Amino acid sequence: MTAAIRVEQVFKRFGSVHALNGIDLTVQPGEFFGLLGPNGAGKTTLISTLAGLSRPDSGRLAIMGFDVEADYRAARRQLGVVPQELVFDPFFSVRETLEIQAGYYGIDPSRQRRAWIDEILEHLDLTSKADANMRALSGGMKRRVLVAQALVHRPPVIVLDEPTAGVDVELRQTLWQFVRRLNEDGHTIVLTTHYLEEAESLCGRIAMLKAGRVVALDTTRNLLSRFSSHTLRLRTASDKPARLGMTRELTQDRPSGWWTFAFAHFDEIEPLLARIRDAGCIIDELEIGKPDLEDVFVRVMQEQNQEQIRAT
Ligand SMILES: Nc1ncnc2c1ncn2[C@@H]1O[C@H](COP(=O)(O)OP(=O)(O)OP(=O)(O)O)[C@@H](O)[C@H]1O
Repeated sequence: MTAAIRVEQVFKRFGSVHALNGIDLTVQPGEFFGLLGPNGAGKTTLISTLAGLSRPDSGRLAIMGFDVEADYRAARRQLGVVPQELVFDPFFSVRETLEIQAGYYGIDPSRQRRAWIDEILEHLDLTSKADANMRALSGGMKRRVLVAQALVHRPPVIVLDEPTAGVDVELRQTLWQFVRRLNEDGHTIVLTTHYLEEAESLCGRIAMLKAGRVVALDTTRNLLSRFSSHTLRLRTASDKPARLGMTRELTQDRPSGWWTFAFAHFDEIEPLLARIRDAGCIIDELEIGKPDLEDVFVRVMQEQNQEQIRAT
């Protein structure tokens, strides 16, 4: 099967900064793929090289089998990018902006094209703004237009670079509903975001980048079970758990009075609670937490920091 995105040994330096330091990545058609990493990890640089806006120093990139350099036009047609920065032409209306974008891709003005633009406008809740000038739109509305622009040529692969940065809750929900639908219709989606709960609920597979390298790559489910666990958190007024010698199981969150117990199976909870109860220790509050991607992210990044320290 032809990969939606194939990245092979891609290197890119800016002076002494290794923005991409040997990236290998394959995204299959139909995937909803997350690209995560701290600020400066190389996510936007990777997207720019995929879009042909920045040339790698070495390595190969292909979109739906088309080489980004050798077959630039064909590769670019396969890809819709929603950029991180709000770039727009202040002289045109929303509809004109989309018509012009369609023109860049050589799409004939036709009833079909107008129908698709109307559909995009509707799904992004932009219909009432179709004739408004771009200058007159709020930041969130402009971001919606950026999403619309990326979709105008019906690309099979859509890359969203932090599309929800500075966006209100309503647009986020509208946007994710629409992007989910595009994915269900067969579009490949690549998403970068700093909102890890969004990535967790949307992405089937995730790559984590740090300093231009892929430092974790797996299904979201595997990442969650490998690096994170369920937790039971409880708060007691006493320090009895420590005196009872349960500190191997329970870790104390000083000075809040909370204790945390990490477990893999729910049947591990009952015996622990029984021991606490038998010791006459009163639990004031109790909560159960699921494994979460933020936890995984922090762990992976900490491991990388430690490896870096060991290497120096
Ligand atoms: N045009 C450029 N000139 C010089 N350095 C650059 C340029 N573009 C990116 N860099 C550097 O390359 C590294 C990777 O930047 P990049 O923007 O790809 O990171 P990112 O993962 O997208 O970060 P963020 O989450 O902050 O958007 C950073 O150290 C950045 O300063």
